[in-house]
Amino acid sequence: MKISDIRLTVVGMPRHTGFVSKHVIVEIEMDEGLTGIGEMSDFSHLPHYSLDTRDMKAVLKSILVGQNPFDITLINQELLSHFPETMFYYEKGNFIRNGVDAALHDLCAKALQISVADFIGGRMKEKIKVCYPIFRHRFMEEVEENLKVVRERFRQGFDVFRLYAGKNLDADEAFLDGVRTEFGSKVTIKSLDFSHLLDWKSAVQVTQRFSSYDVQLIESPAVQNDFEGLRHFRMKVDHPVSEHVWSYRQQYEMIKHDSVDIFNISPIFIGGLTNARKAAAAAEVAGKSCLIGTTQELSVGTAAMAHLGSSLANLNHTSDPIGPELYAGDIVKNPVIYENGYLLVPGRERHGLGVELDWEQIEKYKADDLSWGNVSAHQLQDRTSQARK
Ligand SMILES: O=C(O)C(=O)C[C@@H](O)[C@H](O)C(=O)O
Ligand SMILES: [Mg+2]
Ligand SMILES: [Mg+2]
Repeated sequence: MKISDIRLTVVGMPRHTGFVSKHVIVEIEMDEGLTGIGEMSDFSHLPHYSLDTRDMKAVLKSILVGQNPFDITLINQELLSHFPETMFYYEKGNFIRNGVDAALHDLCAKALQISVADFIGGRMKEKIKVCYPIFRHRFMEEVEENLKVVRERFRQGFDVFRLYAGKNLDADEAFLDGVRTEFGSKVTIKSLDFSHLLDWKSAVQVTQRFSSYDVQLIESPAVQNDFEGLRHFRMKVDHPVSEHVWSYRQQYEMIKHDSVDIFNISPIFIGGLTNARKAAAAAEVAGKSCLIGTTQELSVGTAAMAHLGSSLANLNHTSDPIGPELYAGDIVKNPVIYENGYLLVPGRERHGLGVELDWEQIEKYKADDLSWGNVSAHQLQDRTSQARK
């Protein structure tokens, strides 16, 4: 039982907003004829540089070929020595390790003829509550467009939303006001996500300004790695505070400083399902909650997160993976399913991640490489195709 080959395919997938995210589909082949699939999702984030996928493939080949795919811990150790953790949220090495680790899980679970959730500890739940994201307002005109998004998605069964906030406060407030007036208690705002753009004191001021709106939690209300700042924020406001986990050291510091209430854990930002399970276990040991975050994956990455969420004991907040609803297309024959605001976990009877690549679709969205084209820092921060300054 040995890995015989690895293939990487780049796709550029437009969102309904027009913004294009680039992803790499990973296929790992085993000598017995099975193939595991994974996804290195959404490389289209700052820092604004791109990786050479031919080079990446050569390195991954040298690490993987000849290995037993069940040696997941060993392989992860080796991957880590080539693509090390840094203390940065969008570190691309984590994305690379995540795609490989997912493909190994898919491959091993397929070899055992079980689902990934069963491979990583079994199922606590068959569906995961998720929320729909409202991207950051820069202009007042965007408020009406975003209220329209809430209207349309509410009709589809989504009743929880989250708001990226902090750039145009008047617009943020007009949006919150519009949602409250039109939907009242039928719609919940899960979070204001400041995405590390504000220092903790400014985040306190903004949170206080919006205190009359019913928001469940506040995310990333300090600059990256300001563990004391997060704690100061947490002590000043009543809301629970969530922060993404992007390295073990960073999670350790957040536990040590008692900086947060909720760890936002997504395989992409911590380098795979294996690491995400460790981060969730660390949260559990520290008496903290979890939610599953997102970079906005396609169906392969989202299925991996559904299996992860299914297996966790301390997933007790609304989660974020909603990529397949945001993108104009997908790369599988059987996309993940959303029902009444829940992401359904692919069934036990489906082996591996439970999704199958659709090469017709992949051909349609295939890209030569991860190059950027003409995108601005604003577009990258705010996930919009809106080029206006
Ligand atoms: O909670 C977050 O933070 C995100 O969801 C980050 C987003 O920027 C996401 O990665 C996206 O691409 O929309
Ligand atoms: Mg966030
Ligand atoms: Mg993303």
